[in-house]
Amino acid sequence: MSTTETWISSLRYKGDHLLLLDQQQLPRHTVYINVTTIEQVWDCIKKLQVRGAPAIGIAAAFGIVLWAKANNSLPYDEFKSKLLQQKAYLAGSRPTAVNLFWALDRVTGSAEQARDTEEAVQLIEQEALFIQQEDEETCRKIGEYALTLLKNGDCLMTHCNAGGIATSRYGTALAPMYLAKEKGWDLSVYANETRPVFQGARLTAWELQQAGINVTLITDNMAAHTLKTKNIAAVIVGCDRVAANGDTANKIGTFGLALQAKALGIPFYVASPLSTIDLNTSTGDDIPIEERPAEEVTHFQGEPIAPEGVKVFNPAFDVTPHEYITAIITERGIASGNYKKQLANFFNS
Ligand SMILES: CSC[C@H]1O[C@H](OP(=O)(O)O)[C@H](O)[C@@H]1O
Repeated sequence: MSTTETWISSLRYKGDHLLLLDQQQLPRHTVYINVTTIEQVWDCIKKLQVRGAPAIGIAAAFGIVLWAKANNSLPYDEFKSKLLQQKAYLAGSRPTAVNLFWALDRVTGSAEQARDTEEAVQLIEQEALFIQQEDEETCRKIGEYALTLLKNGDCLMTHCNAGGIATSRYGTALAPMYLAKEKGWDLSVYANETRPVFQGARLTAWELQQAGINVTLITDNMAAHTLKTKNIAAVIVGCDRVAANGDTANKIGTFGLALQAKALGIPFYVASPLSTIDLNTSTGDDIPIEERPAEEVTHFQGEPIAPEGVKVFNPAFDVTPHEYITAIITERGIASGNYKKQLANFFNS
């Protein structure tokens, strides 16, 4: 999306409230929820009304801002104690995307230098705004690095939604597609619908179509056949947590896609901001995988599509071992091969 075009932001901060894009109502309705409390932010994260690792972190950061402003008359010691309680509360909304914890650490940590409650509130608000602004530049840089791996005319595949509405703008996996459009390239994209919540069908296909980018929707079980027959240049996906060794948690179905790409000799790229890389998580085995309500699988638009009472396993993510990842594209550069060393170097550069 060029700077002259308007884009649909996932979160707009209005000082005393947030306007959060309700991603559960897309693509039929573009609705912004008027959010005034930290409890509402928790609820929106839990219900995937705001989703996508960076967007979750940004929403949580502003959830802390809303709480801090509403409690700006507390004595400072009480404010600091309750701030940590609110941090723990929001941290309980979803377990896998590390951006949630990274953003909460940043906004609460920013207040540690404050001398009183008023200054703490100002620092928290300033840090939340920094996080949102930085994320936009981060995503653009990821897009620029990703384009060094692609060429005009390439056909790509992506899974779930790692687009502009999953971040502050541009997205991660979709960033190269937006920047390619700006450059006048003709990239085409196969978007996997991504059951059970259909982020690919409802969000990625919608985002790319809105941007005038050549997108084709497929069901998840069509991916292997499409990879084999449609001259796919690369698969590029987002992520929710990259471990220190490069093992990557992303939307359920990503691991299978990586296996298929490996078997067919197609590059498999993960687009990851440093905010989604967690050097404190050693390997993919250490990443908590969220399990979500059975109704996401057994129902569609409120109607049952499975027998009542059937057992359901509904992991929201899976982990792709780093051996199946051709490269991890960050805002500091592209890592490939020795991920443990290269990812650590990005944090030191
Ligand atoms: C740019 S992060 C996008 C990442 O988050 C999604 O998960 P969810 O929709 O459950 O928040 C998915 O794993 C995407 O790749």
